[in-house]
Amino acid sequence: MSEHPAEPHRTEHPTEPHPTEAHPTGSHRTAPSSAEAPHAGPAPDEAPAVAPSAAARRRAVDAPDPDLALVTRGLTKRFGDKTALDGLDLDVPAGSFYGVVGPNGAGKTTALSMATGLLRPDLGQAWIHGVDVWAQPLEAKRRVGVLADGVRTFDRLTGAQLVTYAGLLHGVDADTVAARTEDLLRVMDLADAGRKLVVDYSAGMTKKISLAAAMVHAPDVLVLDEPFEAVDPVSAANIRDILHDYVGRGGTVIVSSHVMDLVQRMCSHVAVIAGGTLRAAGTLEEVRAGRDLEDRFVDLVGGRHEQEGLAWL
Ligand SMILES: Nc1ncnc2c1ncn2[C@@H]1O[C@H](COP(=O)(O)OP(=O)(O)OP(=O)(O)O)[C@@H](O)[C@H]1O
Repeated sequence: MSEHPAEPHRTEHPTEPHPTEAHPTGSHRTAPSSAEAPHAGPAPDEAPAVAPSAAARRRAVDAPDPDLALVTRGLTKRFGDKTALDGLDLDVPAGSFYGVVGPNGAGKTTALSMATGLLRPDLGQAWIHGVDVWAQPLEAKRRVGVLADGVRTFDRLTGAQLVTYAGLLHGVDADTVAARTEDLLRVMDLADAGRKLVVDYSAGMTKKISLAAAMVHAPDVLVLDEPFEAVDPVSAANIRDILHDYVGRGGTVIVSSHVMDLVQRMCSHVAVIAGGTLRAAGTLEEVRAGRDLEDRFVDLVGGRHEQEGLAWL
């Protein structure tokens, strides 16, 4: 993980070389050159929202250790004047249960979307097990399952059809997809609902079927944006068990959540993002620094109001 896990891990500017830019341990492969990696930056017809400096271009040199489940370097995104994410450097070890926490609007969804090929970065790169997410999208997508937040799904399919579709799209053979779909519907308590259209699902059911669709191709890494939001406690506990088993077998789970207690109980590692920058990252113990995660979180991100509340209420 980060060399300074318990310390606020600031990125002064996305174009500045970062101390953690030093390669992760292990062997290194040479990344494709920018000519071979046309998707590493903005599409040719898009004006870059942030002009890449020479320093930023120099960052795209070496691919990281493929034993790391997810690596990001300098991931940056601007929406107009708003810098949603500013130079995110993250190393997620394989086999970790990695929580990404931060206040509303911190940049978590932006970060996870860019790291998984859903949102094109203005600057920076991401690798899933050493595969460049934007230069080798098919290979990267084979290795990752994504539960995105707020992305519409094909809700005119039944639950079973949606999971089947996701499996076939990932190239899994039809018999295997059928068996896995049945398993997934059962463990998500959606066996009966599997014949209903997803458009008629509750928010929690939609979350669960989307999670099933993210898992059906048995990826090496699961990136789950708010997977427990709107999910009932029994289903959430079942899902946590499934995810823990998956990690126990060598898979990697990356979850964003606002629920500190959940992250504290569930995760081996945690990253705190606020205002588009990484404030701390490392093992849970390193980031907590002997304190309750919620207290540490408030210290790192600030935002508690000392002034009087709503006296008129
Ligand atoms: N498509 C977009 N257009 C404009 N601004 C955006 C867009 N997506 C995100 N933003 C802005 O970027 C910032 C980061 O948003 P993001 O959704 O990544 O935060 P988050 O940490 O996931 O928040 P939450 O916990 O509330 O889901 C916010 O200020 C948000 O308003």
